[in-house]
Amino acid sequence: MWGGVTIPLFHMIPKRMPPLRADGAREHLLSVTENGGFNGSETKIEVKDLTRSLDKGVKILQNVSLEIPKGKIMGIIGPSGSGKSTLLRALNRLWEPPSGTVFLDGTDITGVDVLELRRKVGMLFQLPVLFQGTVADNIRYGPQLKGKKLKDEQVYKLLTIADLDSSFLDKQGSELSVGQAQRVALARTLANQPEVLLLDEPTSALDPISTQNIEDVLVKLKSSGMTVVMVSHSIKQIQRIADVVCLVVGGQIVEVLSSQDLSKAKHPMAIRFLQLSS
Ligand SMILES: Nc1ncnc2c1ncn2[C@@H]1O[C@H](COP(=O)(O)OP(=O)(O)OP(=O)(O)O)[C@@H](O)[C@H]1O
Repeated sequence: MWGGVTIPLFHMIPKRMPPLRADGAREHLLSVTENGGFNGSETKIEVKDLTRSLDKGVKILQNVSLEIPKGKIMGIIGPSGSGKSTLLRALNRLWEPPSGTVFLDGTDITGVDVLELRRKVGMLFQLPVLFQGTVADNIRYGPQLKGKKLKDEQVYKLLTIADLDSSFLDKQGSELSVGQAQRVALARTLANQPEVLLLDEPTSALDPISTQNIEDVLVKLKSSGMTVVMVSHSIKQIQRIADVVCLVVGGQIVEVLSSQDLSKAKHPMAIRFLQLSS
C-alpha cells in the first residue's frame, strides 16, 4: 500500500513461487481432482449450475459448474461459439444468469454492488477501448469515480507494471498501437486494485512481442496473488502461462486439466480439439 493505493509490486513478491525441483524446474503444485477441484490452491470463484438460454430455448451454456483457483491462471479454451466468452462474462455480471450462481470468495455475486464487483473482477477485451483523454487520464479514471485522485507517481507505477514507460503518460489513446493501448487498458484496470482479472482473447490482435509483454505481465500479476482467467484460442499460449485449463465444447465444460496434463484429456471432443489445435 502506498499513497492510499495498493497495487501488486513485483519486486516484493512472489509469495506463491513453487519450490524448485532437483532438476531446477519449478514444481507444478496445482493438480486437478476427479471432481474438478484443486489440490494446491483455494477456490477464488465457484460457478454452480450456470445455464444461459436464448429466446428460442437454445442453450449456449448448459449446467456449467467450475472452480477457479485463487492466485493462478486459468485458461478457457474451446471451439468458436462454444460459450467461452459467455462463461467469462458471467463472472463479473456482464449478464445475469437466470439460473445458476457465481460465488466470489464464497459470496453470491448477485448480492454485490455491480460496480464494486467489477472493480474486484476487472476485465480486458480483445480490442482495447481507451476513453478520450491522455493515457494518464485513462489510468486515473476508475479511482476518480470513487473520489480518489491518484498521484503522478502512482499513475507512473501502474504504467510501468503494464510495461510502458513514462513517455506514454501524456499521449492520447489515438496515438497508440493496439498492443500499447492494450497495456494502457491493463494499467487502467489495475488502478482499481482488482483481485481477479478476466481476459477475453487479450492478445489475439497483437504481434508476438506485444503478446509476450502481456503474458509476462500476467505471470507477474499471478505471482502477486492475483487470480487470472483468460479465454484464448492459442493452446501454446495456454501452455506457456496457464496453470489450469478449462475446455468448453457446445456450452458445456468437458474437461478441467492442469496445463501440463493436456495430453491426459479423456473426453473425445476435447481430445479432437486439442489434436487439431496443436
Ligand atoms: N447475446 C447473445 N444473443 C444471441 N446469441 C448469443 C449471444 N451471446 C452469445 N451468443 C451465441 O452463443 C454462442 C456462444 O457465444 P460465445 O461468444 O460465448 O462463444 P465463444 O466460445 O467465446 O466464441 P469465439 O471463440 O468465437 O469468441 C454463439 O453461438 C453465439 O452466437
